[in-house]
Amino acid sequence: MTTSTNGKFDRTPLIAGNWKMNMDHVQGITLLQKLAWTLADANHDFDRVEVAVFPPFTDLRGVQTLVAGDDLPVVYGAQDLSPHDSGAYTGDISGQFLSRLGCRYVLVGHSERRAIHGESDALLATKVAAALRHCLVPVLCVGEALEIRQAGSHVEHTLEQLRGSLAGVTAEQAASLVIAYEPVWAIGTGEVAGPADAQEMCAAIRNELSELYDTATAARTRLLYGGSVKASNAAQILRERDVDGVLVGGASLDVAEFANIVRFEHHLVTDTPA
Ligand SMILES: O=C[C@H](O)COP(=O)(O)O
Repeated sequence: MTTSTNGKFDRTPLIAGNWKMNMDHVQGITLLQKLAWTLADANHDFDRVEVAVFPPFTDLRGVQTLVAGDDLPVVYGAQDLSPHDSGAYTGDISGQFLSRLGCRYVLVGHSERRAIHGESDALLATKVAAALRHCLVPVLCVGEALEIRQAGSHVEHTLEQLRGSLAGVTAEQAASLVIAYEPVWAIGTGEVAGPADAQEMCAAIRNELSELYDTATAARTRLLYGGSVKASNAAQILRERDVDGVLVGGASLDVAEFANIVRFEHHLVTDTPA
């Protein structure tokens, strides 16, 4: 994967589609095929802007077969993993299995896992470790609920989640991670944090990584924003200096919409007069 040279990013932008619990294995294949065709028709340069999808577990074998069979440049990941590698953990999925299915990424600590399944930072640290053990890149999700934002403690809260979930992670591992800032109040609500909000938190996360590790590590870690991202707002968010990509939920289920988010560079408006 080469680095984008558009003068704005020194980290390859990542546009990630989290399908959540949508798309069965047949629908998922159709969606992915259409996305690949749409982006191929648009001559999308996948080395310049990386595209990843996160289907439900039951779709992953079909996705693997399609991607390998048609040599698609799209990468994929799972939405969760077990902290354990094997054993009596009914219903859980091992990182080892995900690796065998060709997953590059795995979401860890999505706010829906934190809220609905009560996942703690301590548990998430063990999931991050499990992902790394199996050569999966964790996409670690952090972000605050509305009441925390209203109380003005969103940065402190989010950095605390970050520190807790990164326990035991080395500098080299941290540099390879993806961290997604997703304010809970902006997820699936149509409320989108402004570009300045996304930049504020991504800058704070990068600064925290510098403190926890070092500046060189922090400069390599990719930071995403997620929460009601659409084609109409993606380009403005992605202009921000510390925002290296977006994690898209609802809009990733619409091929044309998601393809337009992937092609955000074509929608960038420059402030510099010609
Ligand atoms: O993982 C994706 C996020 O939860 C954002 O979802 P959304 O784009 O539907 O708001």
